[in-house]
Amino acid sequence: MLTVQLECYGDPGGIRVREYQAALSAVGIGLAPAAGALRTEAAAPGHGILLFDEPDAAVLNHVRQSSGGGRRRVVAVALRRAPRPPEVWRLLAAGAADVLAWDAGPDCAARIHARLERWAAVDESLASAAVRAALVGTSDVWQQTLRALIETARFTQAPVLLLGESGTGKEEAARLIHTLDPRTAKPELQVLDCTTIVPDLAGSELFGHERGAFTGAVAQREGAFALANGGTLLLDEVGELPLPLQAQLLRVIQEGSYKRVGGNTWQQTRFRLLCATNRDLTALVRAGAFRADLYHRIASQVHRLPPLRERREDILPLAEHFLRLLRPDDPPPELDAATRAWFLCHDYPGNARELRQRVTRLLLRHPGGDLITVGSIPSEERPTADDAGGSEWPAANLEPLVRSALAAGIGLKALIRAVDDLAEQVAVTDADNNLQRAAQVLGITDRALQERRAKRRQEAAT
Ligand SMILES: Nc1ncnc2c1ncn2[C@@H]1O[C@H](COP(=O)(O)OP(=O)(O)OP(=O)(O)O)[C@@H](O)[C@H]1O
Repeated sequence: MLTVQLECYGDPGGIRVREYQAALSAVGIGLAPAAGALRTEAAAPGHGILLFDEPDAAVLNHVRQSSGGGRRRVVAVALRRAPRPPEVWRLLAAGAADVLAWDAGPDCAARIHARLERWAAVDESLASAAVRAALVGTSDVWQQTLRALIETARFTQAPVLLLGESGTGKEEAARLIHTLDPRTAKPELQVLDCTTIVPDLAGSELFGHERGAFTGAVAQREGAFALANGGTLLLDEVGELPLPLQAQLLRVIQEGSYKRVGGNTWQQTRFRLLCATNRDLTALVRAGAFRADLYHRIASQVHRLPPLRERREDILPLAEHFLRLLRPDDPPPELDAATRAWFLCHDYPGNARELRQRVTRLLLRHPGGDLITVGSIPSEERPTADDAGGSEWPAANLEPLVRSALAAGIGLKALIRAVDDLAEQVAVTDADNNLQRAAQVLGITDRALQERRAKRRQEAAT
């Protein structure tokens, strides 16, 4: 039984609500007590169903709050009539994960169930050790990226194109897709780095060769497509693939058939194709440097891995992850407050890889003990006194978040409140719930912090 929160918006009447509840429970959807009015605990874990009459501004606002910035999934179900396309787009933009019409057919409850069941499976993977250890990050944008990757890995076999700047985790994401792929007895992920393909040997490397196919071919050899049979092939840096080779790949990607170099018989292979690149492939297609037909074959599903500067909340969790990874035997040392601030005051054009290198350099200079202090920061990387003022950083750091919030229709008041709440939450969590320390970091008195928290509790209770 899947349990979700059912919220009604509008006035469907008690009898009808009971009717909906019965229909949902008949398909295996149990209902947790509704979250109640428009409050932020709607962002609590667990997904929700929102029944509404008309998709008016109040409903849109409710969807926005209820979806908690994408942390919670809400199926918006229209009771009176199927919403028109512009209304559907508005509901989606506000954060609804799906929009259905109750009266569109008798199967609406079953459709809701199918949707929820899939989300439950995605949630399960999201919380699994395999995912948490591979791709670290707690920001909303990263969690959404992970959910989409997991859904692709577990429920489809279509080719995947992974886009993102260097160091954003494309190869790691490809490994995760392979790990979560439900096929049993798969061979290891085959990775082919397209920047290192030597044109003369490319055919052999990809398709294999027959004995005697060319000088030096003393034995038959399997290529990457054969080795990936039953599993996954990653073409890394696919944007670097020379044009003649692109043409040769079309058939094997489309039909799974190919000939070894020097061979006459068609071989068959079945693999899932993953491609990764930090280039703008559509621009390459326009410039004639990448075949449009190949692009459409490899890009059935496109996932973009966001750069670290768009998910700055992930900087410290990632730094701590790399500390654990690089010091697997010992309990990893912690970072003192100034070193944490140093990690945060940087834009990371090299993304997670650059962050990992920073952590490595710190550890090299760390003399031992359970706390890493600023003395371990290499002198050429230390902020200057001017940087330390930090007058520039807030605007630069917040800009992408503010932009996406405004685009989602979140007004200034809600935005300020969200930042305010988040700052408090981060400070309290980072201080291990020590309110005195948290207040210090926030630059307010203990008493002010206590009063704020009491006020929030009171608001939540009303
Ligand atoms: N979210 C993450 N959590 C943990 N480690 C990560 C994460 N993202 C990247 N890494 C680590 O950062 C490094 C770079 O990642 P990866 O090689 O996957 O990036 P990439 O996008 O494929 O880079 P490139 O385009 O340069 O090949 C690796 O050590 C990887 O394990």
